[in-house]
Amino acid sequence: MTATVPKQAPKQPPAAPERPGPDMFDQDTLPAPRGASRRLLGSLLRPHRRRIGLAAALLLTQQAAVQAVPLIVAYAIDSGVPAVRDDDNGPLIAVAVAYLLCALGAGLLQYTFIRVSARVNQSILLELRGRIYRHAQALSLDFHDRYTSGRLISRSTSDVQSLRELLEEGLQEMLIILVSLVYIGGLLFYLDLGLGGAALLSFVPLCLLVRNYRRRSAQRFSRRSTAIAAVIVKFSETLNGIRPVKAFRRERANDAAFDELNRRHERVNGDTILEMARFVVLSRLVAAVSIAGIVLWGAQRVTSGDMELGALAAGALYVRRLYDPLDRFAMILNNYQSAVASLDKIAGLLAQRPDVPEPERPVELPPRSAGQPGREVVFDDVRFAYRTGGEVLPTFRLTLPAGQTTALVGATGAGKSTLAKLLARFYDATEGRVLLDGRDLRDLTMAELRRGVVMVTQEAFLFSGTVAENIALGKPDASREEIERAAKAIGAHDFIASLPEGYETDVRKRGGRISAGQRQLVAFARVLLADPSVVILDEATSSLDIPGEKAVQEAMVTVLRGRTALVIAHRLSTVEIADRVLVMEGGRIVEDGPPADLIAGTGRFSDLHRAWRESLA
Ligand SMILES: Nc1ncnc2c1ncn2[C@@H]1O[C@H](COP(=O)(O)OP(=O)(O)OP(=O)(O)O)[C@@H](O)[C@H]1O
Repeated sequence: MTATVPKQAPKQPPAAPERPGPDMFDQDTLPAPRGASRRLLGSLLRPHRRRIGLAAALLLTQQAAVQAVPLIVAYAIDSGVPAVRDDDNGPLIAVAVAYLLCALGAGLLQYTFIRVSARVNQSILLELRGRIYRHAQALSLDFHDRYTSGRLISRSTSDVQSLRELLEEGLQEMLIILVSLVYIGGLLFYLDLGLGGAALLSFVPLCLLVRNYRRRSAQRFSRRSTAIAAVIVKFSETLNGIRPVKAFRRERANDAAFDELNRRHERVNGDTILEMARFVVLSRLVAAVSIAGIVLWGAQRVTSGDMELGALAAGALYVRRLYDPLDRFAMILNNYQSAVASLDKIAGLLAQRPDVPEPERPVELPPRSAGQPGREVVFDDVRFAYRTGGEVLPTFRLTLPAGQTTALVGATGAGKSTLAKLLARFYDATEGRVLLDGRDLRDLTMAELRRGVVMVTQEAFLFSGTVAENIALGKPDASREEIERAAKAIGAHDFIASLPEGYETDVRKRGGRISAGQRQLVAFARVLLADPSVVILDEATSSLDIPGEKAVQEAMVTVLRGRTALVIAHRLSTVEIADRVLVMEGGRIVEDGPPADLIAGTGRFSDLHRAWRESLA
């Protein structure tokens, strides 16, 4: 028997784990390095450089055609009409043809621009959703313990949606406005220097207004995105826990909490709309005053012969066009602000690095000789504290010899699951090493580790798909024969065969059609097929060995045979089949030995065993 006595207190006690400060994961926006949002956007746009260049060229040409129209009108007034008086219709016909060409060209160019930019936008959104999903899966359990799944859903739905709105509507309009501003400004200067100067001057108060609006609305959009995330979090939490919600009649309390979150979102949303209304009214006022001033001043100059009438007409049309998009501009700025807030949140999420990273220089496990039962596991001076809690495992040493079945028992909160999760490398030890056949788990690739160690949790989660697919999870390339052989060995074949479509039956949401015991059997068949050298089993919480669970017990024996096994045992029958029992208390192993020895003794396990026996009587 390997010594598993808790290590003697070291001379220098290890530093106490840091006191957990306020958890950054309580915030909706996770910290990201400076410029992370910009780099994220750049990395999304870069692969589409050529298409974006083409879209920009199309837009520039299209706007040239659109903005040429007032010039054509000026030409018609100043040259076309006088020529008609002299019996020359040529210039006016040329005007009509040019007008038609401009209109047609602008339409065609706009259509092509929309097609090209839509393809770019779709690819960007596709890539972004994929990145969020892949990243969320890659992040370690420590992250998921703290950042709720509702927030992750919010990132990949409402935040991606606000980016979609910007890309599909806002950005296009914003570009059109910016390009048209440059064209119109240039044309106004070309028509008349004074007109151009006056129009430019009128933009000073507008720019100040825009700056002020951007500053004020940025905060509101961030708050709005946080508020909608809170609504989604509550929604998903309620639905994920719908059974306890019903069992404890939480519906009313949940309704009230949801109502409050929903109202908060409505209030924050209302604030952003009010801010926009304020901007629209003020900017229209500036625009109206500017247009009136410029037209009056221009009319005076036409009267005094300083300016042609056509130039004034074209100038007035251009100035109107200059201010026309102001209302839309507010909407676009809204889109923009909302998308920036969302992009910051997505960038914050993508900036998180997995706490359980892949090794830079991976090593391989030594080959397993035929018939070798499992692999040796060593917890080498391991110490562990959760990031958000105190120390759970004080420094300890433990060896699980290859092929041994070890039952882990102890009071709730003793640290049994934590020990198991360290072995499955869901977390890394704060100090020390966990070794598998002498190799540090941190030096194994995830693929190698999952081939070596498999953990079966209490939930025995089934994914949507068929029963066969669920069993094959342990070995994706398994043939139907292999799947059935595993199911037969586990004793699951009969119930699977009796399902409506046998192995092809869709288990639907969380295996709703399949009982808890049957789910366990499917999970065991999955492990048998995966054939790992080490199995960790978190037994379903049940202290009674009722006959209905006999099938599960037998299946368990099959799964554990020929492997190193660590079983968090809740059943007496499981402890009895173990080679060794470890009793845990406060993160330490306080008893260790073969079940018969411990039962015969006078320690904690013997008390526990007696209580078990009495409960079965
Ligand atoms: N993700 C976590 N973050 C912070 N603390 C945690 C986390 N998971 C568990 N703990 C704490 O670590 C301690 C040990 O928990 P653990 O789940 O390992 O106990 P256990 O012996 O498996 O209990 P049970 O039999 O009830 O499952 C407990 O005090 C628990 O509150």
